[in-house]
Amino acid sequence: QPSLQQQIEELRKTLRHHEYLYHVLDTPEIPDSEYDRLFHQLKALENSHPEFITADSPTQRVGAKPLTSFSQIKHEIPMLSLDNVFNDDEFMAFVKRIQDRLPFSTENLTFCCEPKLDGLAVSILYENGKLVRAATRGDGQTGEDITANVRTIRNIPLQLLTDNPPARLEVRGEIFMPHQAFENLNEMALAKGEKTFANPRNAAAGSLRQLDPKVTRQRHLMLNAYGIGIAEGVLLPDTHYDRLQWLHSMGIPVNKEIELCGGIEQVLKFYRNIQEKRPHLGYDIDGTVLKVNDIALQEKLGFISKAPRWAIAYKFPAQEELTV
Ligand SMILES: Cc1ccc(Cn2cc(C(N)=O)ccc2=O)c(C)c1
Repeated sequence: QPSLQQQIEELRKTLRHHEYLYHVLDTPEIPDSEYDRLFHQLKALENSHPEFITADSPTQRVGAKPLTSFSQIKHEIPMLSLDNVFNDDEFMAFVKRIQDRLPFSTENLTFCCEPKLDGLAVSILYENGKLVRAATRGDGQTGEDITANVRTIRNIPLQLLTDNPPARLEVRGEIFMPHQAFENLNEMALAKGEKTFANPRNAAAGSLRQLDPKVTRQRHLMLNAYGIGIAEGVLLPDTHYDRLQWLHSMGIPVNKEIELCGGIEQVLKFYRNIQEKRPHLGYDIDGTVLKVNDIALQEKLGFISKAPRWAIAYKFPAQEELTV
């Protein structure tokens, strides 16, 4: 007969596993009702033995009480913005700037190509695999502490799914509100005579700036990771794509459209392919992000003043104003 603590730990492990299958891999193996039953079984055990409750338990996503204000966080590694291009010629000029600085021909230079989600950039810090702090990008140097709100986002694990987590790992990504959640939110707001949001990006920003995490929790936000900041006590893979796969294997959600493109032609093909998919992705994007995949080359190429020389945001032409 397993001890009470073993029952609790076993339930937590099971719930984390199913959260990962459902929210990160989109391949649930049990019905929602079964997940709900297990969740309430854990809740009951913890309520009758509060001394066993830990912050990383799946039941601890919503903080106790609302905050009165947000404190500031200084980013140990600045969160920089990207330079933009708006047409093939400008993109080719970006590639030329890279070619001029690399000895070999960049015909077969590999790029990691990603959709550029239109949400809010955030930094999420895990210490020994546990989510300890989350912050907005802010001005790139300093952001707001939104830890309590980020903990309510269902596809963000409170604990990394690995037996030997890094001492410290900072995950960087975009928090966004899918179209369906946005439409439901505005419909509810209209019905309650409350203000509606102009677009999903504003709705996501407004939902993260809530002082009460219970409000944030109802907003169905999601994270897609796009990079790593601080990494201590771990040897990271030496390409950007492999780093994203590594994050994904530990339960961090990564966008499924991300692809490796060998050479410029494939990159431009990716850009047009995402542009075609754009109307039915189910979330807002405003272009693509194209990064030199090899980390050593990224470091060799460095940054121009504030933006990296090794990455570019290739944006779409401004969408005709959405008619609501
Ligand atoms: C009542 C209820 C419980 C859970 C969920 C969503 N969900 C499902 C699973 C699952 N099936 O493995 C895992 C985590 C999770 O968050 C919904 C929508 C409704």
